[in-house]
Amino acid sequence: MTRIQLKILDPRLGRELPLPAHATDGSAGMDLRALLDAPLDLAPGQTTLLRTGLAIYIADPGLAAVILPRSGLGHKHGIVLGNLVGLIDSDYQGELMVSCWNRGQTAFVINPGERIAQLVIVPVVRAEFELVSEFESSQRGAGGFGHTGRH
Ligand SMILES: O=c1ccn([C@H]2C[C@H](O)[C@@H](COP(=O)(O)OP(=O)(O)OP(=O)(O)O)O2)c(=O)[nH]1
Ligand SMILES: [Mg+2]
Repeated sequence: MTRIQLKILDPRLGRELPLPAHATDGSAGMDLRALLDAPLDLAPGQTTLLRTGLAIYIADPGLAAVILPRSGLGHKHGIVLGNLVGLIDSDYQGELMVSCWNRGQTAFVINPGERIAQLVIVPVVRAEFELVSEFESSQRGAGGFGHTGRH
């Protein structure tokens, strides 16, 4: 198991609210909670930046974290992320923040401590570009954006 440093910024975490963890042996994500002081009514079309009450320091440049929507909230209630996906750099040490967007047609109440998104740790390949004037030819070449047809 990879170990990543975590700092608690809100004393409710680790006491009345569990720290993020994999819910089952096979879960890729760890749910993040909205560390609100009171319920928040998110109107249709509205976006809000939510505190998670914690900071992580991944430290290893070969890793990153992504914040993804929870599928139930996204599909049933239209609660997704204002930035679609959040990318957490390995050198970021600030509080993890979740941009929460109500893309639905009805208001949604976010309660304090509610699980609003999930964090996934991913490997990162670091690269630098090598300038060339011609590529060795490939099967696809420059074809893209539907080039191979619909089916
Ligand atoms: O959903 C998110 C996305 C980002 N971050 C933090 C961690 C990340 O390492 C940092 C910068 O994110 P990003 O590079 O995506 O944002 P930017 O707009 O390019 O800001 P910067 O100029 O600080 O890189 O903000 C979050 O807490 N939540
Ligand atoms: Mg950036």
